[in-house]
Amino acid sequence: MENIKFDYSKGAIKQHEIQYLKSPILKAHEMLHNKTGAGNDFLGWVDYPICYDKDEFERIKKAAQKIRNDSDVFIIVGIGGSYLGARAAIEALSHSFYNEIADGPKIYFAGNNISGTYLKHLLEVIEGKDVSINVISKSGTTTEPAIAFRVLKAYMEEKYGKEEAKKRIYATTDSKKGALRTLAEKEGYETFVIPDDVGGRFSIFTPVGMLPIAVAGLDIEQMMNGAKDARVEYMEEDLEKNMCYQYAAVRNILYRRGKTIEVMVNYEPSLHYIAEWWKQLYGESEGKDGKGIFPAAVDFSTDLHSMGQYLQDGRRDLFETVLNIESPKLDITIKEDEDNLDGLNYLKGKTMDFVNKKAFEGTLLAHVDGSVPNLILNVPKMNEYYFGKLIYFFEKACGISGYLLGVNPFDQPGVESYKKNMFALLGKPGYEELREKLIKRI
Ligand SMILES: O=P(O)(O)OC[C@H]1O[C@](O)(CO)[C@@H](O)[C@@H]1O
Repeated sequence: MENIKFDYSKGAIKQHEIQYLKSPILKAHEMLHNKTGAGNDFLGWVDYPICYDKDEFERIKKAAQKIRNDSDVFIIVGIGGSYLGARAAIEALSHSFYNEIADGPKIYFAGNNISGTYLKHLLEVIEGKDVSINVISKSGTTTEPAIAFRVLKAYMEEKYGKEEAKKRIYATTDSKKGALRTLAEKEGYETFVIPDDVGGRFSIFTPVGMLPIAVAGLDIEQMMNGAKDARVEYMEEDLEKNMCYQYAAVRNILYRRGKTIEVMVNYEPSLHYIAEWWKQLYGESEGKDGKGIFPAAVDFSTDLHSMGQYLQDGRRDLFETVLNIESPKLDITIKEDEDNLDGLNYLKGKTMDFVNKKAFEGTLLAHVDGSVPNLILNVPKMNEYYFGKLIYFFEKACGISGYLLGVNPFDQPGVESYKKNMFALLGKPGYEELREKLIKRI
C-alpha cells in the first residue's frame, strides 16, 4: 500500500546504533503518551486529530464558504506557528500561481514582519477589492501581527464601517485570555479557539491552520484524516516498526556524531513553506540549553546553483533530509528539436519529472560521497491526506527527538530575550530600567 516511507539507508547509520536507541526511544514514547515529560501541559496536539471540536470544525467550513463568497481578498495576519502551517499547506497543495488563477479569494499574508513598505504595498494591492481578514495570535500580544492588525482594522472600518467590518474579521486566539480575545469580544468578531495545550508551532490542525486552508478551497477533512491515520500509525512503540521514531533516532545518532545542521531538501518549489514551517518546529523545540540541531533548508535544483558547492565540499557538519514526492501533480514531456542546438535531444520523450528525479538521485549519491548523510522521506503524492500525515509525522518525531536530546521540546524561553530588548528600546512602559542599560551599549 502507498504510504509515507522513511529511508535512512544513505544515512551511514549502523544497525547497532539503532538498537542502542530502542530503549531511550521507548522511554521518550512513554513520557509523551503518559504526559510525564517536560512541557506535558502542551501535548494537546497528540490526540487533537480525534479530539478536535467537531462543531467548531463545521463553523470553520461555513466561515470559509462565506469568505469565499463575499471576498476578493483574504488576509491572514499572524507570525511563526500562527501562519507558517497554513502557508505551507496552501503553497504545497494549490496551483503554483494560485493568486493569479484562484476561483476563490486571493490570499495574502501580513503581520509576519515589521516592514511598513510591505504593508503599504499590500494596502495598494487590495484597493477596491472586497476583503476579509483572519487575525491569528495565541498570546494576542505579538508585536508584528498586532501592528499589522491595528493598521488593517482601521482600513476595514474606514472602508466598510464598523458593522460590516466586524462581519469580515475573524479572530483565532486563546479561549479566554489575551489582548486579541478581549478585542474580538469587544468588537463582536467571530472567533476560533487555539487550545491552551497546543503551542503555536504544533497548531496547524487547529483553527489556526484549518480556517485559512479551507478558505483556499482545500479539503480540511482529508487533511485531518491524514493526521488521524498518522496518529495511530506513529503510536507504535517499537522503533523498528515506527518510521517516525526512526527519523527521531537517526537525527539523534547523526547529531552525536557532530552533524549539527540538518538541511531539508525539496525538488518542488511548492514545498518551500513546508520547510519554513519545519524550521520553526525543530528550531524552537530543540534549540535550547546550548543544544540542538540547526534546521536549515534548500530548494533544489534551484539552490544546487548557489548552495551546491558548500553542501558538496564545505564543512562536514551537516546532513540532509530529502522530501521526495514520488508522483508529481503535473508533468511535461520533452520533445525532439530538429536543430538540437541545446543538445537536449537525448531527453526526447522523457518527462521533466524524470529529469528532476535523476537530479535528485545524482545529487544524493554525490553528497553521500562527499560525506553528507542523506535521509529520504518518500511521500507518494502531495495531496491533503499525505500533507496531514507528513505534518503529524514531523510533529511526533519532534516531540520524541526533543526528549531524546534532553530538552523541553514544548517551550521557547529563548525568544523572549530579543523581545525584552526591543520593548525596552521602543520605550514600552515597564521596561525603563533595561532601556537605560541598553541605550548605553548602543
Ligand atoms: O500566536 P502568537 O502568540 O502571536 O505567537 C506567534 C509566534 O511567536 C512565538 O511566540 C515566538 O516569538 C512563536 O512561538 C509563535 O509561533
